[in-house]
Amino acid sequence: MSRHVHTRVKICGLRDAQTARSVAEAGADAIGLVFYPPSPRNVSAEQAAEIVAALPAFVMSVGLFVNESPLVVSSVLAKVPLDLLQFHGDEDLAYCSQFGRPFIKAVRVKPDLNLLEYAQLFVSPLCRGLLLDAWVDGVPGGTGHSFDWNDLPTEWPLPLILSGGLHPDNVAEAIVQVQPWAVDVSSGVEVIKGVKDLQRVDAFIRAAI
Ligand SMILES: O=C(O)c1ccccc1NCC(=O)[C@H](O)[C@H](O)COP(=O)(O)O
Repeated sequence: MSRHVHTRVKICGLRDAQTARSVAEAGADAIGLVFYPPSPRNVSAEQAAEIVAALPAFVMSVGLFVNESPLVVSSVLAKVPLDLLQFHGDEDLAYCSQFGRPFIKAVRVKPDLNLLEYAQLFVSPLCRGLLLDAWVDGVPGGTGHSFDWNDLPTEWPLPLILSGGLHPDNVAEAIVQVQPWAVDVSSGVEVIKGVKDLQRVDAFIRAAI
């Protein structure tokens, strides 16, 4: 996609409705809800439904899953009106498309992986973006680790979402260098894992726009 004037911001891993509303008021375009039990940011469908109900119009709710059973994903979808799904594991296009919902696909950047070939595999009507994250052995995401932004392709077949170790002091530089459609952050706006710091959220969004 060509250069755009406003880089969208997703704040990932929210766990309560009040924080979600504050994050929306700070200017976030999307919030992420983690349905991955080993994560300190994991939420139940009941918690997620409360959070989504607190969001104002035009702030998207994104539900994140990692190699989850389709039955579990469907059961969350029946209880929570999510706008977008995020698949953060080894899911293929057929898996991601089976729910008939728009989704983004995450990929963790490794030196031996051809990112453009990977992106091409997901070009399809329901896939709305490719999220790049850092590779950390044994932890699928939300690690606070970044990866080398040098030598990334400059043209992508899908809207590009940059994540991995972003924080208020590096996000502006990341945007200039990578020119993503959107940025996504979790650890970089937290005080401790799973607890967002609203001052850092505010600083991140101001630096990103
Ligand atoms: O946030 C988590 O705990 C998580 C766990 C398992 C898979 C993905 C997870 N988060 C996905 C995100 O979209 C994060 O924002 C992304 O990984 C960047 O995280 P961070 O480096 O902490 O900003």
